[in-house]
Amino acid sequence: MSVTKSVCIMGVTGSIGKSTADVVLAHSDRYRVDAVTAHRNVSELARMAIELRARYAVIADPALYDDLKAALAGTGIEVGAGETALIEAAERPSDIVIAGIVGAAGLRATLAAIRRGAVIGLANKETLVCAGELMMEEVRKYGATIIPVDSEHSAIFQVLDRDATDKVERILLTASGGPFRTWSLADMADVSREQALAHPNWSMGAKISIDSATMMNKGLELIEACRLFPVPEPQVEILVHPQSVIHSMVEYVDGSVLAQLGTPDMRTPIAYALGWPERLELKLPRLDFTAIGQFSFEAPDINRFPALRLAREALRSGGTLPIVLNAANEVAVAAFLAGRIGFLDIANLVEATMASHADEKLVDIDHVFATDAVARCSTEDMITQKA
Ligand SMILES: NC(=O)C1=CN([C@@H]2O[C@H](COP(=O)(O)OP(=O)(O)OC[C@H]3O[C@@H](n4cnc5c(N)ncnc54)[C@H](OP(=O)(O)O)[C@@H]3O)[C@@H](O)[C@H]2O)C=CC1
Ligand SMILES: CC(=O)[C@@H](O)[C@H](O)COP(=O)(O)O
Ligand SMILES: [Mn+2]
Repeated sequence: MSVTKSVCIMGVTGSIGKSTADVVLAHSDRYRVDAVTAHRNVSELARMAIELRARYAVIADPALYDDLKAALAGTGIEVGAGETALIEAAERPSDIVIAGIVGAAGLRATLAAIRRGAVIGLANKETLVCAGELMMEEVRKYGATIIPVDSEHSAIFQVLDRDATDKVERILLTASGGPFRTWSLADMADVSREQALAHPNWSMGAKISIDSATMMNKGLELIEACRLFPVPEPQVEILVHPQSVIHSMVEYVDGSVLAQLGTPDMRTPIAYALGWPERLELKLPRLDFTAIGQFSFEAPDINRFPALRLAREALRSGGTLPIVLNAANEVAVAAFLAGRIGFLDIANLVEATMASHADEKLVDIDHVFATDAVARCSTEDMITQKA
């Protein structure tokens, strides 16, 4: 007989949040929702809190407290607002926290969950890029558990022999190549917001869709993989696989390669994290290998996709550069989405911000936030000067 587990869904109004809600609702006999959070989307947060029968709903923007209170009046759902309430949501004793906030904004809440020794289904890769080493130290100290939700890292987690990580020769991190995989740099210069948002295989939030188009997503995932798994950076290779069916592979010293495959649907890795160490049944379309016909593979092109080179450089620096890379990228992606800069400016701004920053040894979490803030200002200044 299975026991009912309680879930906290951070970023419930987003793409990961909604996929998590789908899985939880499909298994309402096994899961009940404790807390749900969003940034500014009050109406959707209220609707989902009611549908999920959540006990606590938090809006991160404190100015929207009264709106959320009004939207949930008479439901009995407790309401909170602001960063303190976001942290409180993560600190409540739910059995699993799904970290589905986008960007470094999710760091404090994820840390709060780690510090109460929670099981965390982690989608919010930017937190690991910014503060992964410190987070993993806290995970060990407080006995927390991180189950990766990012599809590639879920795949690696599923096929990695944790008792024999010294027998791993390579991790093959697969990449779709994004909507501009075959485009020249000249053609990429003029792409529109809509073209860049149109991922060939996955339906995702705006920020990660742009990251996939620049391939910064794979750069962030390279850093994420090195934070999560005890495999050195040179042994993590990026492999372009345009079908997005093989979600990543692990090669061992005997030449065996283990892979995890599935349809490109985030409900599968989310269900894996929610159910771990068991597996949940999901009634999704199964892979039809004869319809797929062929798998193909290509080497990544770091000249057309410089974000891959920048992420490796940041990771190799061993200090604060990954924080700078991430902060600059967040600011540049927002500027591209707002029509303030062109597509190729994104990686150029990340490179220029990294060049303006003296890499330092990372001291503590406050150092992460301070570095993040300085890098954001530098990138924003560069954008303003360019305009
Ligand atoms: N989408 C996907 O398939 C995948 C996503 N990921 C990762 O998961 C994370 C979420 O991605 P995705 O779901 O696509 O993103 P979305 O943009 O779709 O959703 C983001 C969620 O975070 C909330 N949010 C945004 N900013 C803040 C903030 N400052 N404070 C608190 N909450 C905030 C949003 O609230 P509101 O709606 O109110 O703005 C929303 O609920 C990212 O780190 C991404 O890289 C990883 C693998 C796959
Ligand atoms: C679904 C998921 O995990 C995304 O991170 C996905 O990997 C994006 O696709 P790319 O391979 O194009 O970055
Ligand atoms: Mn991914």
